[in-house]
Amino acid sequence: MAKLAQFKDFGKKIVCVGRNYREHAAELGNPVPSKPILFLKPTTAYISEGQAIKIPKGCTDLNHEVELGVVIGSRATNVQESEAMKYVGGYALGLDMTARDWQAEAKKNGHPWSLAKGFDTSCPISAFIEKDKIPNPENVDIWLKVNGETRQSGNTKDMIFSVAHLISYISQFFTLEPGDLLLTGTPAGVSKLKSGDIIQAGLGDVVNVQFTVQS
Ligand SMILES: O=C(O)/C=C/C(=O)CC(=O)C(=O)O
Ligand SMILES: [Mg+2]
Repeated sequence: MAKLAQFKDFGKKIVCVGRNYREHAAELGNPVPSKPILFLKPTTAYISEGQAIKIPKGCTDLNHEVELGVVIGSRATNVQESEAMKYVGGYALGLDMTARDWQAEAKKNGHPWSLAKGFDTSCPISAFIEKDKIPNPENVDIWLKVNGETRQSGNTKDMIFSVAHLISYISQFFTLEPGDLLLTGTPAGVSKLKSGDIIQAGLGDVVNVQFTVQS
């Protein structure tokens, strides 16, 4: 395993998991998946604290999705689930910002979600979290507030597919590399944002972040 220090500048490809919490699948009227649903965001989607989330031009329904992010520590190709946690370099809190109106249109037409999920500023991210700060990623409180009001409050124990299963599954199809970010899906409570909203989000008492929404 490479040294952890190199992952403090994570920022490589972003692999996202959809519908990984039953209640979130239900709130959008979707069936519970029998295998992970995956999509990608470009690296240009990343922003860190101090940078604003920009509502993309023409989007009328920008939603927040708070998610546990897993930072990949070493190259993973076709790894067994029993070995998968060795490939975790650390963690981060991530927001999978979603243009829900564009996603709905794409779903209706059978088109990809790339614009709805991959626009600039669609991946606000916390600082890197050392692996030992989250000894059990399957039991972490995850929350998000908008203007001080709680909108999402969940726990990663409710994920349908575990971190180990996700790494193993994804690595059967494409290689995960050091610095890649895996966003593991959002719990229920996604909602519409407007310009000027202030988002606060956190993983238990390990990390919290704040981002402002701008038009
Ligand atoms: O299928 C939908 O309508 C929406 C799914 C998502 O946006 C999936 C996620 O990104 C998620 O569950 O975190
Ligand atoms: Mg998501």
